[in-house]
Amino acid sequence: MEQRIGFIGLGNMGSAILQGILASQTVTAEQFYVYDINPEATDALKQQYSINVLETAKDVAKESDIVFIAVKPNNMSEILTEIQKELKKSTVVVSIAAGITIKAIEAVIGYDQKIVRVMPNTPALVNSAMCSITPNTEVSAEELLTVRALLNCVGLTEVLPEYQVHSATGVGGSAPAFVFMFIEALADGAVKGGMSRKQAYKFAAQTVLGSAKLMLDTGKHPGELKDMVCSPGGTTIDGVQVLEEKAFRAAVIDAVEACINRSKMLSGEK
Ligand SMILES: NC(=O)C1=CN([C@@H]2O[C@H](COP(=O)(O)OP(=O)(O)OC[C@H]3O[C@@H](n4cnc5c(N)ncnc54)[C@H](OP(=O)(O)O)[C@@H]3O)[C@@H](O)[C@H]2O)C=CC1
Ligand SMILES: O=C(O)[C@@H]1CCC=N1
Repeated sequence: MEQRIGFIGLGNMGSAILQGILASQTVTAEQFYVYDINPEATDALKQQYSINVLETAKDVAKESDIVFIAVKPNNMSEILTEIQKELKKSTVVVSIAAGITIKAIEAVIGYDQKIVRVMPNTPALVNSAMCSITPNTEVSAEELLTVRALLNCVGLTEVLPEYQVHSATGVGGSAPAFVFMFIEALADGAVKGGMSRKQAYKFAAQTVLGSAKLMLDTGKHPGELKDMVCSPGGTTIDGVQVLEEKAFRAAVIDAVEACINRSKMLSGEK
C-alpha cells in the first residue's frame, strides 16, 4: 500500500489502530503522519517507530491521502473545522468517534468530501479488532477497499449501513470493557477458591479466548456450545442456574442497550 496515512489523536484507540497496522507490515512507519495535542501520546510512539510526528492537525491533513481522526467526540467539531481547508478532494477522512454521524461531519467539511465512519475496538492492538465500516456516497468502491484493507490489518471488518453503527458500538466498540469485567470476575471467583491471582487471570483470559475461537471456528450456536459443557448432574449446570437467577444475560442485554441509547443521544437521535 502506498498511501500516506494520517492520524489526528493517538490515545487509546488511535494508537491501537496505528500500532496494529504497523505490526501487519502492510504500511511502513515512514508512511504515517501523526499529531496529538498531548506530546506524551506521540513521544512513546516516536521512540519505537520512525513515524512522522507533525506540529499541527492541519499539517497531518495536508500530508495525508487517508486521515484517521481519533479524538474524543467532543473534540471532533474543532478538529474538523481546523483541517477543513487543508483536505484535498481526494483525501479520505476516517472518523472513529462514537455517536458522530456522517451527516454531522459533512456539515463541517463539506458534502463532497470522502468520509468513512468506523467503529473499531481496542483488540486492534493485537490484530483481533472487530470494526464496522460505513462510507458516504463520495467514497468509491476502490477507496472503500483500501480503507477496509487497512482495517483488516488489525482484525475483522464488516461494512454496515449507518443506522446499525449504534449496535456495533454496543457489541463491538464498548464490549471489550464488559468482557474484561467478566474476566476479572471469573478470576475473583477462582481466587476465592484458592487459586493464585496470576494463574486465575491466565485461566480466565484463555478460557474466554478459547470459547470465542471455538464458536467462530465451528460456526456452532452459542447455546449448543454451552450445552456441550453442561454434563448432567455436573458442576457447570449449577453455575448456569446461578447466572440465570442473577439475571446475567438480562444485565448484558441492558448494558448493550445502554450503549446504543448513549450513542443515539450523542448523535442527536434521542
Ligand atoms: N477507546 C475505545 O475503546 C474506543 C474509542 N472510540 C472512539 O475513538 C475516539 C478516541 O477515543 P480514545 O482513544 O479512547 O480517547 P483518548 O482520550 O485516549 O485519545 C484521544 C487523544 O486525542 C488527543 N486530542 C484531544 N484534542 C486534540 C486535538 N485538538 N488535536 C489532536 N489531538 C487531540 C487527546 O489528548 P488529551 O488526552 O490531552 O485530551 C488524546 O491523546 C473517540 O471518539 C471514541 O469515541 C471508538 C471505539 C473504541
Ligand atoms: O466509551 C466510548 O464512548 C468509546 C466508544 C466505544 C468504546 N469507547
